Amino acid sequence: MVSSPSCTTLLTPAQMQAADRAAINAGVSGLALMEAAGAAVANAVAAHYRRCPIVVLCGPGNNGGDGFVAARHLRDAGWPLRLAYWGDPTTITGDAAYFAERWTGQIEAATPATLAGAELVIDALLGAGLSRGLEGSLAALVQALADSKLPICAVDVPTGLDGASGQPMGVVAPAELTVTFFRKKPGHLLMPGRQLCGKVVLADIGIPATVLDTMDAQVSENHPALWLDRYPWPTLDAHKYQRGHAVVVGGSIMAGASRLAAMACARIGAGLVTLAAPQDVWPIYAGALTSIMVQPMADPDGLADILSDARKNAIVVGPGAGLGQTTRRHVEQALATQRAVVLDADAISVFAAEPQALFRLIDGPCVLTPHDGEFGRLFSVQGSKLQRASQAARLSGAVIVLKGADTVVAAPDGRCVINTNAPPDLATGGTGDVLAGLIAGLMAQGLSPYDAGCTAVWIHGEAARLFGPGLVSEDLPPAIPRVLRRLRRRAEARSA
Ligand SMILES: NC(=O)C1=CN([C@@H]2O[C@H](COP(=O)(O)OP(=O)(O)OC[C@H]3O[C@@H](n4cnc5c(N)ncnc54)[C@H](O)[C@@H]3O)[C@@H](O)[C@H]2O)[C@H](O)CC1
Ligand SMILES: [K+]
Repeated sequence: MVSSPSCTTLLTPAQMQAADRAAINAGVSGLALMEAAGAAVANAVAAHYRRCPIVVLCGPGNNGGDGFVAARHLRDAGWPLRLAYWGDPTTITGDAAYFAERWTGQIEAATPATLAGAELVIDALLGAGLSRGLEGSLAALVQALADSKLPICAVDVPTGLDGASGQPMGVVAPAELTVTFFRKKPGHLLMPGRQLCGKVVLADIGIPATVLDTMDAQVSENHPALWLDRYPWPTLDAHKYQRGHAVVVGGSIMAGASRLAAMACARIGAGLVTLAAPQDVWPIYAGALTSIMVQPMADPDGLADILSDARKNAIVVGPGAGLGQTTRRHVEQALATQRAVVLDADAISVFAAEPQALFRLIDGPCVLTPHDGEFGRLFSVQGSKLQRASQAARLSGAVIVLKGADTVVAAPDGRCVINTNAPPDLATGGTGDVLAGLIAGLMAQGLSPYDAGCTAVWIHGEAARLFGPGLVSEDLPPAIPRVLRRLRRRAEARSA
């Protein structure tokens, strides 16, 4: 089993098949891959469950082949095991046929009745070869499996789950454990796939990592290994002006949102943070902030005045901004500077009627941080969450941080990460404002928009994970130093 950071690359089922072919062309035998895959499933089952009556459900392709191998290993290890095949076993071909031949036990016909007496099920019906929604007797079998509530170990992916998108193609029986090979697929991480896969175990089956060199694999699971080398740790001779000066534009009514963003900018290490506050409410901001400078902003052009100092190199617009012309004007003024800009919340929604007008303004480093609703106001793109975020990045010219349990960060050049460390405790008001501040604080320190998006999303998730239940958004900025301490230890260990 492997889970090292170099394994963060994700492959679609089609890319996985290409990797498989490349490995075979490089001299690895297909039979050896299948033997390793099935053995890995058996090992994972033995590691996660106590010995119990088990049923292995095998399908007509190589996923079923893995099932035959796993069944042989578990039976040899003394598990009380039955094997059931969906389809006509005389038509099995290729490597799977070899392992079906080697299976000396009985082969039952897989029907809902097969599940009676089982305490654990291995789902080796369909994997990466899924080409259409489940129908007829196969759909009935998988429905019965789902209804049985038996613990399931899925081989590669739960049958019926699209490994590219994480979307079920018809019914899917949720697995408790999924054993996949070489590299995870996006569908293991994107919702609802992430929930349907349960715990995902990644197994090395002997495909050399060099096969990735010839592939255009641009999607990864977010992990410090992707960006830690570029993290802007302050150097011994640092002074505050070298660490960037972030400006957070405050709103008139919701004063909390921009304060959260400003505190996040400061905690992540921006040398200076200015909160540009509407003139009528600036004393409220000033009274609530200590390390953040509060500068009164006369509208409509006060922000431009504040930004006339060229050292102010990163700007956040949106948290608590409101949906009026002033917000739109602030976005225009921020983007006109060509400095690093993060647009969140109302700064996105205010362009709902005219998204192209926003895209025309984006010409410098820019990150948009929409949740699904805000995203839908700007973009009418289709496909998986990865595809939608990617297309939006290309259309807008900005890095897109499409938020949710499976936040996707997408760059206009096609690179993407899916983030997986964020706990559901983050589903509470204000956490998005903190994220916008973290991204801007990192861009103020010189990170590219894509690195800043990936880094901030991971740190945000990690801060919430370490804090635990009961989290409110104010808890996040003070939780950042603990995450940074751990990251710095990791960075020091890497460079030692
Ligand atoms: N490199 C690797 O990752 C390895 C993967 N292995 C395993 O192989 C499968 C993929 O095998 P493949 O034969 O391509 O696909 P499947 O077994 O998933 O199914 C193919 C089979 O099913 C038919 N089919 C497709 N969709 C449906 C449907 N909705 N209803 C009915 N039938 C359907 C299709 O026509 C084919 O006949 C991968 O997941 C791994 O488990 C190797 O063992 C090791 C190397
Ligand atoms: K499966």
